[in-house]
Amino acid sequence: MPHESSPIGLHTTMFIPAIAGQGSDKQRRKWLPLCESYRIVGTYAQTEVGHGTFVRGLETTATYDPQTEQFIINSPTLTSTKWWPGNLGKTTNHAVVLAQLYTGGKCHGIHAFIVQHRDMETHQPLPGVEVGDIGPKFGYEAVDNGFLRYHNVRIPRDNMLMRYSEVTKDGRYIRKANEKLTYGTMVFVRSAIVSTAAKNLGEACTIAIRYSAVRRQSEMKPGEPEPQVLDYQTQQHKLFPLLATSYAYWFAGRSMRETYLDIQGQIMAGDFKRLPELHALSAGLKAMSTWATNEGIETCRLSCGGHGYSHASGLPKIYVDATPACTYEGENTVMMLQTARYLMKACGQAAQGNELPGFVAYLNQKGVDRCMIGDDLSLVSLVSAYQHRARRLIGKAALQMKAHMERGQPQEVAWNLASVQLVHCAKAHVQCYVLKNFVDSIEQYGHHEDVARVLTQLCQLFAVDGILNNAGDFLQGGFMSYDQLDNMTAKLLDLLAAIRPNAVALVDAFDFSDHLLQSVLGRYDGNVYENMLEWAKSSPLNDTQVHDSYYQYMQPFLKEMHKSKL
Ligand SMILES: CCCCCCCCCCCCC/C=C/C(=O)SCCNC(=O)CCNC(=O)[C@H](O)C(C)(C)COP(=O)(O)OP(=O)(O)OC[C@H]1O[C@@H](n2cnc3c(N)ncnc32)[C@H](O)[C@@H]1OP(=O)(O)O
Ligand SMILES: Cc1cc2nc3c(=O)[nH]c(=O)nc-3n(C[C@H](O)[C@H](O)[C@H](O)COP(=O)(O)OP(=O)(O)OC[C@H]3O[C@@H](n4cnc5c(N)ncnc54)[C@H](O)[C@@H]3O)c2cc1C
Repeated sequence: MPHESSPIGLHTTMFIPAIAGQGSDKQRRKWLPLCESYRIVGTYAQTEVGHGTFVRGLETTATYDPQTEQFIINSPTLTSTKWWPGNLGKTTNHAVVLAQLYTGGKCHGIHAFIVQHRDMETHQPLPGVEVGDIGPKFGYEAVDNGFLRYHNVRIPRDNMLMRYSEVTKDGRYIRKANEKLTYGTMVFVRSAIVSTAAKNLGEACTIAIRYSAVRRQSEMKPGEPEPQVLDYQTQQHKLFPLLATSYAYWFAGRSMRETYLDIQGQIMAGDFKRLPELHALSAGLKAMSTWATNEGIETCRLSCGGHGYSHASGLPKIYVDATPACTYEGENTVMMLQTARYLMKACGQAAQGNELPGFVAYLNQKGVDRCMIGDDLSLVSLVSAYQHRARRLIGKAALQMKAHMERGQPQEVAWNLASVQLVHCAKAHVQCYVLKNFVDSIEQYGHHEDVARVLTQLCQLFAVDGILNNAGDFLQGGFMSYDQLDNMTAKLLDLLAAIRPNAVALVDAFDFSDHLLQSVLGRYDGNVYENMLEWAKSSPLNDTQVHDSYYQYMQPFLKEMHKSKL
């Protein structure tokens, strides 16, 4: 399958899933064979110049004409120009287009339509279509993100994806299921992004930890050989929590996929009960995994010193390809607010004594009000502490909302006035989910006692690092004492030392090939310096000893400067 940041990545990551998930059985039979044989190549065109997050505000229209049994697709304003869809600029010839559906003069909201935008023979834009590339970006240069304007382009009625809603030949609109199922493709991709984020962070950790084992620098003990920089406690403190995080989200990505397939199977069978749970979980995990990866890759780069800044490290490319995931498929803050929206509902349900489904059931439990984490850092006590933190923050955010409304603020304004706390409680909830899932995964994958021991150390490090980075949350209400918090620091340093002997093996376990990593610093054989020089020499600038520019610019400039100084 083409990589998501490739010239036809959107075809497999969104165009096909959109048709598979939202097309009727008849439409799936017609379109999927064309997609899978690449007789058509498509993208997913939702975002516009003026709107990305606010999907209900999209301006592109699809107006049904019962006379011709066609939809007229139109971009009525400049801000309705489709902007950002991957591979739209120069590569694809079709798109799943999200547009406001109008029939009989009434707007029925956002729906999905298959629209062709380039001629299948000449690849020229079709009549009524303006299409092109949006220009250079921060990175992701293999992807021709594009713009597209429709000027009353007509498509057959059957090109509206009609699994969950329908327009009959005479123009009647029929809603068959939850209108949010139109957003289903985004849920699919968000669910998949969690594993992609874990992979990207794992790649960066592999490069940084392997290089830190090769790089020797400075003098730890006078007169002794320069130590591996991986033996510096500060280097371990930079990298090992990130290694633990990549494992944590690796396991979270697996359980997210299992949950997605389970609930999507129920949805395809007509049972939509768990759709809100799936949306909230995928939105929260997508945001937290990509935020962690975004920050983690930069830390890995910085931990490699000057060579980390060279493209020889492979780290700049991993970063620029991974960082947009904090924005696409739902800007992360907006996604956390969606998770918070679900948590506020769950909190209200729990307060009424209703049993909660799935992972949020911990809100039904009173839990412990004093931290039980002892010297053994038992995983149960760590999970219990994270559940306490999330439960408390969710409750406080709900009370904050309630207080604003009791002061007369409408719900929407109260929501905005509490939104910083809402994001915070959603982060605590997702971190609690990731930790609990990590613990469960050790049960599932830690068959060998040594594997279980090392995975437990990583899980403890992930949890303790999270406590120290959010110490205020755990100290609040006297849950954790100052002595207990001091002990967390001591435990963290012990875990760094314990993980050190296995650090390289733990990144080797990802089994990323040198070809995939494209990194001189992260080579499996560790022959960094020899290959650094070879890499540098291969730069086109070194094809000649004296570059043409010297004769064209430098030499005349120097002569002029020389003359002027005489
Ligand atoms: C084959 C394997 C591939 C794997 C590859 C992995 C890597 C992938 C790389 C892909 C390459 C990147 C390509 C990028 C593509 C894109 O970026 S596509 C465009 C993405 N855009 C967005 O995500 C837009 C974000 N905005 C929204 O999702 C929505 O507008 C919103 C913010 C969630 C809605 O906000 P708002 O308008 O305020 O609310 P409402 O519209 O009223 O909806 C709220 C209610 O609806 C529920 N809900 C919202 N979204 C969903 C959903 N997706 N599913 C289910 N339910 C949803 C929400 O819970 C609310 O419900 P109630 O509380 O019951 O009202
Ligand atoms: C590399 C890349 C590839 C992309 N590929 C595609 C693609 O293939 N197809 C496609 O359709 N789109 C694609 N997109 C577009 C992407 O989906 C949008 O950029 C994304 O949904 C964010 O929307 P926006 O750009 O309008 O940001 P905005 O929503 O304008 O965000 C700006 C700021 O406003 C804040 N904000 C917005 N709404 C709220 C709110 N309700 N509450 C609190 N804060 C809020 C955000 O948190 C953010 O800080 C791509 C984008 C990128 C960068």
